[in-house]
Amino acid sequence: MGVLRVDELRKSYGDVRAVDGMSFDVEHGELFGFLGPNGAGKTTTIRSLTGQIVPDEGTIDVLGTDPTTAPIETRTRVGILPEQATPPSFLTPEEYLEFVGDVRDLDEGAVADGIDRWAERLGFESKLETLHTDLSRGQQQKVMISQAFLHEPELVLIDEPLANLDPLVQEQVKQFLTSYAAADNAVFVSTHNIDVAADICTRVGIVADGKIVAERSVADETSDDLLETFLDHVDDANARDLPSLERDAIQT
Ligand SMILES: Nc1ncnc2c1ncn2[C@@H]1O[C@H](COP(=O)(O)OP(=O)(O)OP(=O)(O)O)[C@@H](O)[C@H]1O
Repeated sequence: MGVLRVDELRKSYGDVRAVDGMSFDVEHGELFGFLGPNGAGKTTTIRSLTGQIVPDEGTIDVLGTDPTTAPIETRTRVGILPEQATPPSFLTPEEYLEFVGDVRDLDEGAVADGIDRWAERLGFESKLETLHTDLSRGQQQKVMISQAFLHEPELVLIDEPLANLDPLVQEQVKQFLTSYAAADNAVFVSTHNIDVAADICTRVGIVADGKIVAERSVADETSDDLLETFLDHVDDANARDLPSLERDAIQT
């Protein structure tokens, strides 16, 4: 059985068709990249997968749950790192991760171990008792990554996983995501960044105008191959919205 299945999803905001016939599947062991420019419909799709938005049409299966009718069940099963999410300013990382463990009904000992493991893995041990309001954006991102994986979910949905992280931590997170997916889990990553997609994903769906317009298995593709495919399917105006690294590549 697939981990994630989306079929003919549609969602409009007034006259704007944000998602328009979106279909894809993700299986165990895959690190699936959802690659598209600004406004392509990525966030609207992710919000539908987590039950924050009710789509106008289409069906979604997330680990055998339907987020449209049973959003709490879906959110209990998956790990979620939403776009630009920050931990509550009035809590410390330790308090927040304990709270997340509580909400997810995890064993206290397992949560304490998980907090130590994650703080060590991402290097925020010395900040565990500092209020989030006094942490940098990158340190807050590390806490948000930790909360998404704390219950070791079979599927994790992540929006721009490497935002605000320094290059060393980016490498650690990339390696972790790769090995996590390879251990028969599934990771779904939404990103603008072609290099990130080419570097870590096993398969990439290119999103434009609210749907997947091309799919590539990344094993044999370089980021230049992926960029070429991307440009074949995304019009110039949209491609100009890419981060500077890819924009430079377009101009050469
Ligand atoms: N709440 C809203 N009300 C009206 N229009 C919206 C709303 N949310 C998104 N849209 C529009 O829907 C389209 C898809 O937006 P969405 O945020 O899903 O794209 P995205 O691929 O996540 O973009 P980005 O990479 O910039 O976050 C855009 O044209 C956007 O302006």
